[in-house]
Amino acid sequence: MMNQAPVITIDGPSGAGKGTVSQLVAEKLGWHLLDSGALYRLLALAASHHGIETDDVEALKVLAEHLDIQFQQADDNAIEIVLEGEVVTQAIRTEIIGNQASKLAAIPSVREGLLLRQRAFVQEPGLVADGRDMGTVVFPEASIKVFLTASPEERAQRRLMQLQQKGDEVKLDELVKTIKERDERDANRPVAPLVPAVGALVIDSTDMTIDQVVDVIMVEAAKASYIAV
Ligand SMILES: Nc1ncnc2c1ncn2[C@@H]1O[C@H](COP(=O)(O)OP(=O)(O)O)[C@@H](O)[C@H]1O
Ligand SMILES: Nc1ccn([C@@H]2O[C@H](COP(=O)(O)OP(=O)(O)O)[C@@H](O)[C@H]2O)c(=O)n1
Repeated sequence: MMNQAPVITIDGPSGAGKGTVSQLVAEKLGWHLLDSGALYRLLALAASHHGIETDDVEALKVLAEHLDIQFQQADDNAIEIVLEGEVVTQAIRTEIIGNQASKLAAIPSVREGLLLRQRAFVQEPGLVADGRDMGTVVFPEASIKVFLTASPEERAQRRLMQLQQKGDEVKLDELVKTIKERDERDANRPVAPLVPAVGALVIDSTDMTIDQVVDVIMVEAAKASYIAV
């Protein structure tokens, strides 16, 4: 039985702005935040540390169930992600890890292994959950469901700028290609595919600013009587 605290789910493809928007909405409401993609990325990194291959489904399930991770508040208020005692906040953000995460995420037992851990994030006063299947599988009873998208070219452009700011050398055409491949894999896997949840508010952010997207969601939150702090 799901905890009673309200949940807002924000699902969508890579680079649509889910992480950015989820964080801003959670801050405005004073709610908790679940970055579910980080769990799949952490699993991918842990698997590579432990030399576990993508086809070793049993070992991956056990690893998913026992992942030793912490999300802790750093001095500047940012969230620091720790895997097996090591800070990996940046290390999990590469496109290689994102791609690997997407491969592991297609394995049903891996998804099952991470399910309860994700549901445990529901706590008062509420949770904003960012991912691919937040509204469809993990929190089907969520009160507000958003499907945030943008054109693949726009998403690749955003990712390019984000990676360049971190000093990563990447090419736009390669990013468009990997983003499309990842979309394809995420949308066509048999288990928890990337699709808008029934009743989800679909927001195409291709020509919207971050603030405009946040405002649309905050209007929905206000309609549900969730008050900004
Ligand atoms: N509506 C928007 N307009 C322009 N840039 C955006 C918008 N939404 C997000 N971004 C930027 O795009 C990049 C990817 O956003 P992110 O939140 O990481 O996407 P996701 O979590 O969906 O992969 C970030 O650098 C972010 O600042
Ligand atoms: N709820 C989720 C979240 C992520 N994922 C998988 O994990 C990968 C990385 O997720 P992410 O949200 O960190 O990726 P970006 O959208 O930031 O590129 C995705 O491509 C999905 O395959 C998933 O299957 N289900």
